[in-house]
Amino acid sequence: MFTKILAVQRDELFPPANMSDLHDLCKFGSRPVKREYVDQLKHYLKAGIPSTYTVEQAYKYTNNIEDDEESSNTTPLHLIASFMPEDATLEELEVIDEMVTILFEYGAGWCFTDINNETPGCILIRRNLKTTPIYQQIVDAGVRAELLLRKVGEFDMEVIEDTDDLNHEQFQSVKIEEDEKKDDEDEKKDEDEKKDEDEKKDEDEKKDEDEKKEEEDEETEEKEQDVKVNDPSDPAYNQAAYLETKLEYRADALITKDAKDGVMMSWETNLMQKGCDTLFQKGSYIEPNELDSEINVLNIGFGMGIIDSMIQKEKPTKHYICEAHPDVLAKLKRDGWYEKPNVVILEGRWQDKLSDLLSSGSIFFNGIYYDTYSEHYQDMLELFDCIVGLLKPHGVFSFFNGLGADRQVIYEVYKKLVELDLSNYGLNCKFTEVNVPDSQLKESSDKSVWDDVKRSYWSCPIYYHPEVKFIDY
Ligand SMILES: C[S@@+](CC[C@H](N)C(=O)[O-])C[C@H]1O[C@@H](n2cnc3c(N)ncnc32)[C@H](O)[C@@H]1O
Repeated sequence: MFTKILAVQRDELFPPANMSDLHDLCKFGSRPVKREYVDQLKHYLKAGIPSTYTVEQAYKYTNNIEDDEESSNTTPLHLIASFMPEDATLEELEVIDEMVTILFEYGAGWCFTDINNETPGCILIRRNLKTTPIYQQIVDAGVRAELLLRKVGEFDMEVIEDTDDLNHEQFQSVKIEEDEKKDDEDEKKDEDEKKDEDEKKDEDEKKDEDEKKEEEDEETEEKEQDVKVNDPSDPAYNQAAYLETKLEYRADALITKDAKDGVMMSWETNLMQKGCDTLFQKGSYIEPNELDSEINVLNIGFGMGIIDSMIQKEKPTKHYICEAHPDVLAKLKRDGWYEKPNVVILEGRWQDKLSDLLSSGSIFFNGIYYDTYSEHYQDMLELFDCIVGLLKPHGVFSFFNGLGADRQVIYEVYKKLVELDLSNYGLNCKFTEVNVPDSQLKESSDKSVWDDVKRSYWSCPIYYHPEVKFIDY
């Protein structure tokens, strides 16, 4: 008797889950947003509704559209970001924050994009809700995901999609049992029987579906392979391809001749000045020449020579330039850099050249600057091995911080990630914020520096200028 009463009460509280109820919940239809929202969310997720279940999947199901094509991805997190009330009270924010925590625990993705090409973080930025703890959670989830992906890559693990093989009927018919499950044996028995029946019925259908899916998977695999074959030939992402690509110097940019991708652009001049000031520790309470008689600087990536010209003005004892591209090296020759008495040019990729410097053990730097093209975060991680070996104890390392800068939320994820990775090398990274003018943003409504460039690599209103030193300094 007692068990039955409990069951009735629970059913009223938690009616059988319909998968799109999860979406309704994340739209905060009733205010205030109270703890019941958390309980309801847990209930849906425990019932097996995937945390990444999209509005589009629900729509297709309701309208009997049998197309497995991934279209737009409006996940529950997108809904929370879109519908979170702007005037949420502290208590409500706490509840929403907990909902986001739970969604992440259940595998929600931080960087899926919706039909407007927005991630949940992008939506919060657009709605001026970046200062909420929810945004911070998304950034933290991004950092964790990146670290995890790195491990997945290292160990060749397989990632399984939790929205594969969705069975909507199952969610509509199953009565979900919560923590008091053990008290409900009678109900469970019925339910199990029904489930068995359903499963039996579904088995035949599933068999057909599986065969169909196998065929489709084969097709997708072929397509994916095509992408993999095409992608690596893009000079923007592949060093070997980049180094064989012809470059073109324009008055205000260095671009790839065919694709018109920007390799370096003069709008970065003030950022280069920041970099140069950092290398010479301008404004620092320790003037470098108080510590040593030789001031040596290394710049990796010449490009338009903007930072190198600035470095020259500071008259370092030795100014090393490492450059890999033949067209850029030709420019260095034309412009007389080889004749400058304090300049040493390392022709080739830093990956090949810095190890020679390291093993020579004869030069250490006060400042190292890194700004290359067509390299990945993984390359930077490898560079850190050289940095710790080549930097004087009181030396400083800086780099053009364009990590993830074509999307603001990703830029912030990388800001955290790089800090974390550098700390593993005993290096401390301090960022200063620099405002980036509107004309330098790709979304700028007026004239933008990207107007004549095919692919932009910048869309963030703030540049985080990095200054990296050994932790003790
Ligand atoms: C963005 S530009 C550098 C711009 C430079 N900071 C300036 O102030 O003009 C990048 C440069 O890095 C060079 N580069 C790319 N990969 C390299 C590598 N692995 N080693 C050395 N140089 C590289 C490119 O050829 C290009 O000249």
